[in-house]
Amino acid sequence: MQTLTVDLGDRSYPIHIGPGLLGRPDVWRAAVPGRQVMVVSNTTVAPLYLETVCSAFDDRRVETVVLPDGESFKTLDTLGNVFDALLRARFDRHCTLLALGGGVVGDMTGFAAACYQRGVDFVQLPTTLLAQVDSSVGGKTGVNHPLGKNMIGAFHQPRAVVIDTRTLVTLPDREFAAGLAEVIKYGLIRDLPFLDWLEANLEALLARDGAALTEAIARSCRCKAEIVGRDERESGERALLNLGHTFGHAIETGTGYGVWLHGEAVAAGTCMALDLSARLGWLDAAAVERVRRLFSRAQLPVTAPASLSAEDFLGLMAVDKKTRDGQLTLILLQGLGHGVVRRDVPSAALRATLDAFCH
Ligand SMILES: NC(=O)c1ccc[n+]([C@@H]2O[C@H](COP(=O)([O-])OP(=O)(O)OC[C@H]3O[C@@H](n4cnc5c(N)ncnc54)[C@H](O)[C@@H]3O)[C@@H](O)[C@H]2O)c1
Ligand SMILES: O=C(O)C(=O)C[C@@H](O)[C@H](O)[C@H](O)COP(=O)(O)O
Ligand SMILES: [Zn+2]
Repeated sequence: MQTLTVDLGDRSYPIHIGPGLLGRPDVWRAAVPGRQVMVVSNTTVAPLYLETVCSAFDDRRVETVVLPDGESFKTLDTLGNVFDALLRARFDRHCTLLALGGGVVGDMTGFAAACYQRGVDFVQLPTTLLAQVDSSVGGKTGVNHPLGKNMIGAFHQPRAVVIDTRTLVTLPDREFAAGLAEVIKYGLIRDLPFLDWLEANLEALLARDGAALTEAIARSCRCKAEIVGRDERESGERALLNLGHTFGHAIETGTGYGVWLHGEAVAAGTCMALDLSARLGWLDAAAVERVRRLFSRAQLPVTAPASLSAEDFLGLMAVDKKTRDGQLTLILLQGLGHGVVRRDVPSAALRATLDAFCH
């Protein structure tokens, strides 16, 4: 087992990584101090892992709430189920919520914890690759709105993140590939040696080799923890973690939540961000091709959906939390491994990228 730390002063918390950790409450029990525990999961994950988690707390009062599965249920409406369960159980402000599932369950449970009685503790128990390398760390929580992705939410840090790498055994291939998009992101924005490592170890990762997986997860979490530790609320550097997301969120919203997986939209969106970086003279064609090849090998899309026009993209991209006074903020690369946050992208260059990707 490895343990990393997200360093946020008196709100610092551990990230435990290892096989079988869901069944090892001795490792993470300290993050659940009170007597009242609400485990939030969904209809797919609950039959697989809920019993293991509940039995770890047989000395507490454990209640459960099982949400419908899917990005299309990441809504305020679904969140109501969690509040209903908490109130029906008469849980007080010393309760702890456990988020057992992928990023959708994690983002919703964290937001419920941020809101319930103005804020209670929660612990992340991520069971997808994407949640283990990204969404469970850093305290961004929330739900979607029909007009924009993650538009309603709060920053609320978990008390701990418990990554049981063995849960990835049951994850479908398409979901596993989606997680790789966020792993590759860390190499692109900050860590060129990690990108080299990913190229060399992609086959082992796709075969879900335990050692390769643990290395990829730990390296991703370390990168995210360092960035969050320096810029918790995205006033600067943290925006780098949004590489490909302004384009990607437009794809998710524009095609209907759940049609494209988040990681798939991020992969295509990253290809668009790299194309734009190349148009600005910051990236050569070989570098763009190198990344496209890696995404393709990882079974990820490198083109935009045929259903969205350049005009559609411009309208959808305007609804982005990085936008200020109507000015888009985009994450681009000035060389592989060197992400930059730019508010001054010429609209002609953006238009040229959109025209190149849209039909
Ligand atoms: N908060 C953040 O910082 C952050 C970061 C990245 C992504 N996100 C959000 O995360 C969400 C995407 O997360 P995701 O990719 O985990 O999707 P997801 O939560 O929808 O999970 C993907 C699918 O896998 C299933 N599943 C989960 N664990 C499983 C397992 N071990 N075995 C079998 N099936 C399993 C789920 O039920 C679901 O059907 C998006 O809403 C995205 O916006 C948030
Ligand atoms: O943690 C962050 O910061 C990220 O941007 C991570 C992203 O992978 C994630 O998809 C996040 O939810 C996007 O944030 P948003 O603020 O654009 O909704
Ligand atoms: Zn993301």
